[in-house]
Amino acid sequence: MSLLTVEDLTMCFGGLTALNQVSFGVERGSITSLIGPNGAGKTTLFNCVTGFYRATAGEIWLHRPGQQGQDLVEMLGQPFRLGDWVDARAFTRRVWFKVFGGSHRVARAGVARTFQNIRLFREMTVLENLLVAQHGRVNRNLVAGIVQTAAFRRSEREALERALYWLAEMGLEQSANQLAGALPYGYQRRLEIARALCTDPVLICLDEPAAGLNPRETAELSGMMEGLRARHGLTIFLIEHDMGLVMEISDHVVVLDHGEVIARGTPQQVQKNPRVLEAYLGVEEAA
Ligand SMILES: Nc1ncnc2c1ncn2[C@@H]1O[C@H](COP(=O)(O)OP(=O)(O)OP(=O)(O)O)[C@@H](O)[C@H]1O
Repeated sequence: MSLLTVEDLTMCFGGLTALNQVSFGVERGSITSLIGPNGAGKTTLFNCVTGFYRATAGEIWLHRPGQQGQDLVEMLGQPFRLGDWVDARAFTRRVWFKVFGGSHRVARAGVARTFQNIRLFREMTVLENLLVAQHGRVNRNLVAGIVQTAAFRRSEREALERALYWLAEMGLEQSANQLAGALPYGYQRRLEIARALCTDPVLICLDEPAAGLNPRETAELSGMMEGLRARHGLTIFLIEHDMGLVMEISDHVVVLDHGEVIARGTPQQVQKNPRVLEAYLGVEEAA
């Protein structure tokens, strides 16, 4: 079963249908790329998967190994449905997610992301950026914090160790005490990935991670993504315009155009697909 399953996902902004009944799966341990021309709906899809947007219709399921599938759309808190009034369990879940739901639940379920436009805490150090990202998982008990209980100190120490671990994995250990905003652009991109990794995800969604990188930095990024998959068993879902990178590292490619999936398959398959060529290159007008 796929780690992530998107079923008939539709997202409307007023009269504009940005996504129209989009369905596909992201296999566990794969690198899956989402491509398509500008305005195809890629970022909108990411925003739905990561809980930033509540989809108008459709389902998004996360199937963690050894666990029951989790409905990521439901976690955001949905309007009541007819069945809720006859099923006490469904009613309770609906109310619970309405009160306590939100994108933080999607992150806790194991979905992390980076952004097309880097969104770091620029005035914090690199290390502080990674500690803040773990706010949801460290011990936040006020009394434990004041008294400095052993459990509180252990939780703080683990957060620091985790931050230092991912800094080293992303090759940023030398920059730990620098201000995030002062880092070179390529390092800021890496820091965004390290910050996402600190939340201990099973699925990491990277929105144009190679944007603005030079060819050497892009090659390093490609090696890092391969390493994350091979050494940490992570599943990577990325939006990318750099077709060289997409074709090199992807196991599976999903192509969107005008909010619809027009092709899916291996890089070789989508490369030859006439609908993909048409979407990217256009067709000659009939005389
Ligand atoms: N918050 C929003 N409100 C209204 N319309 C939106 C919103 N977000 C996206 N759209 C519209 O949805 C469509 C898809 O946009 P989206 O940003 O998802 O495309 P994209 O494929 O990520 O494009 P790009 O490659 O340029 O980043 C566009 O027509 C866009 O204008």
